Amino acid sequence: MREVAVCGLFILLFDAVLCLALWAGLVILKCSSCGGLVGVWAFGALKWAVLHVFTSLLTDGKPRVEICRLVALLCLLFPVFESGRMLMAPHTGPPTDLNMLLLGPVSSSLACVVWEKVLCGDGKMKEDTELGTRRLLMRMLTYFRPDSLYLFAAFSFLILGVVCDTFIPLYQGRVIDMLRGEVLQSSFGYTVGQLALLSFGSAVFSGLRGGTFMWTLARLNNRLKCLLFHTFLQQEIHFFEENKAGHLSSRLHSDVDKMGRTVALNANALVRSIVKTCLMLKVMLGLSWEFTVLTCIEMPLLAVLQNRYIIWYKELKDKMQDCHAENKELAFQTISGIRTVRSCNGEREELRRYNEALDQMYKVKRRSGIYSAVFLLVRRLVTLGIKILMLVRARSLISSGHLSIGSLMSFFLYQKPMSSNLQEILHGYGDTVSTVGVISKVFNYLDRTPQCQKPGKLAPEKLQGRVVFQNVTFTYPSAPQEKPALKSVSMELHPGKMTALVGPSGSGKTSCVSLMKRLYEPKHGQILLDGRPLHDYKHKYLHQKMALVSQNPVLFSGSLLYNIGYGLRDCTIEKVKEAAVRVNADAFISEMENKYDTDIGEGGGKLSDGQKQSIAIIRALVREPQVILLDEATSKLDVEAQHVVLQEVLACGRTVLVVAHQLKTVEKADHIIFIEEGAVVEEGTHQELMAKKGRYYRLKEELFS
Ligand SMILES: Nc1ncnc2c1ncn2[C@@H]1O[C@H](COP(=O)(O)OP(=O)(O)OP(=O)(O)O)[C@@H](O)[C@H]1O
Repeated sequence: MREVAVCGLFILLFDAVLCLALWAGLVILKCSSCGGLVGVWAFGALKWAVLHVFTSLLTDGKPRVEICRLVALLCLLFPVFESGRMLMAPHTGPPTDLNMLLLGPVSSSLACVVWEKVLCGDGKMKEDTELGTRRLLMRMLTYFRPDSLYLFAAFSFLILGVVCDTFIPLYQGRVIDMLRGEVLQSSFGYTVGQLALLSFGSAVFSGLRGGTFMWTLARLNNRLKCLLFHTFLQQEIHFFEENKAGHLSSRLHSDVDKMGRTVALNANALVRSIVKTCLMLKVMLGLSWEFTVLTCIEMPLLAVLQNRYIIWYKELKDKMQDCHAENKELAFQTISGIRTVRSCNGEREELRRYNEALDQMYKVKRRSGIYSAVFLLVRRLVTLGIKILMLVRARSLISSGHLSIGSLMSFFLYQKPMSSNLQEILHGYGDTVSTVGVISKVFNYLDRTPQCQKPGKLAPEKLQGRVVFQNVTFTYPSAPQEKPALKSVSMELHPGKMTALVGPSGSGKTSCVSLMKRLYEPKHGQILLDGRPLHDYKHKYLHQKMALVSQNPVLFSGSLLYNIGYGLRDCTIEKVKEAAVRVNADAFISEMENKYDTDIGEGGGKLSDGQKQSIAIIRALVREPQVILLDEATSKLDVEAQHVVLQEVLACGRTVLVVAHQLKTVEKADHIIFIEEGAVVEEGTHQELMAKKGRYYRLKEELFS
């Protein structure tokens, strides 16, 4: 900061020298004018070029943004001031006295200090944040590109509406003066007609503007949600382990809605308010420059207040979003796991946790309410003070005949919208900036590259179904790297044969199945299907040809038919019925009221666990897979049903992998692989392993005893 101050000081000195040179030149050459407005702007441009070179020399070509702002102010302030003055009083020449020339550097330095220290806070961090914010907002705007035409229409309606809006108070004032007999009465009808036309235009264009914006916003929301949902679906399983479903759902719905709404509505409000403010300023200056100045004093005061408030509000808003997502997640978790909650008598605990989360949210909201109340109070007091000053001044202006009642009325009609315009500009900006956190979270998800290998293009017509594990080592991404779930596992599943994976809990059986379904990628080694790595196969082909049925299959709300044919395009009711008959499930389905169209409730809640497993087996069979992975898939079926299912899956020369704790099922396998602590310890047929009297034998003995 010291560097900036020193550099700023040098620039100010240099600028003062340049101004003195100009002043001396004008005095020596006895010029009463420096070339009018053109001369002033030319001097400003020349000064900018010279100061730019000077600044570059001073900072080795890397000037800080604060310095650039100071230089811009130094060069622009005087020409802008002169232009304004010429517009107001075109017949007076530019001042050549020293005071006026020094006014520029002094006011620029003051403005810079106020801006950098009071409004912007300090430092590089702010600069980086500003840059990041700008980049995010620019990127957000690119998502509006497909709606450019609608946006153009919306902004056109907006500008037309604002123009009509702005002139209404002026005409109202004129009508009041006419009613008081201060202006010629003949044009009364004409003026009222103009007023009516402006009001009508304002109503029509405002309606069109609102509708078009809403429509565009709805389109943007749909596009963004679709894009984000697509990105979620592409992510690897670990992503869903790290990010809770409630959080992701909140991002997808509330956050996308919020970012679209904030950016679109604030852009709308910003443009509307800026256009309106400029037009109003012009009309107000025409009515009374003194009142306009008084109104303008209100602006910087409100700006400082608003800036402080935005900083606090942003902080609280982030906290509120987090609390909101947490509450949602908590409620979702409890409601979706209501059976466990009920059976473990966890209602009180869940209520306590939810209450605590709500309490947290309440505290944040209470703080936000207090800040908002204080801010509103101070703002109102500032506005009230200015209003009193204006009324005092109005009294003397009216009594001296410099102001008519109609003009005063018009002015008051402008004053309120003028302050609300400014508040809208500041609020719009602040609100957009405070939504940057939400926008950046959504963009982070959109930019996330899935950490899994892309599927290949292989989809052979004929698949044998030989699966080979070659020295597969695997660690779950969320587990410590020194604790692999599988350690150099090598095994083979043969077509037409049933292989059983046996081992104690946590030995790595499900991990093998998950790797075969490519839910995770091995850390070392590879898994081959008919001699080709799994990732060479097409995603759809692989999952159709290699079907998995797990112990607790996930079913969706909807009909039985929907669940069985889920993800398949060519699934006919005949095909489903045929598969159901083959696994003896048709009987219980036929007994249901709507048969295959029966709604099974959320997560299949209206079905028994055994029925859910039957549905999952039918779902696998209609895919006509060549490899079937049964991870405790028949554990809830009766013995006869288990037998039928095993017979059916073994038909057609399929490769079958069975993960089971029930050794009765395992005994029937052609090949048994015993896995312990992530490593294959022994393998063979049931007889071979029993004769060997190793781990498999001991496990069977333990179960028997
Ligand atoms: N998603 C996960 N993240 C981290 N670690 C996991 C995950 N799933 C399983 N594990 C760990 O990996 C190891 C092997 O688990 P796996 O589910 O493969 O065992 P399993 O033999 O199928 O057990 P079970 O017979 O009880 O189903 C265990 O130590 C387990 O704690």
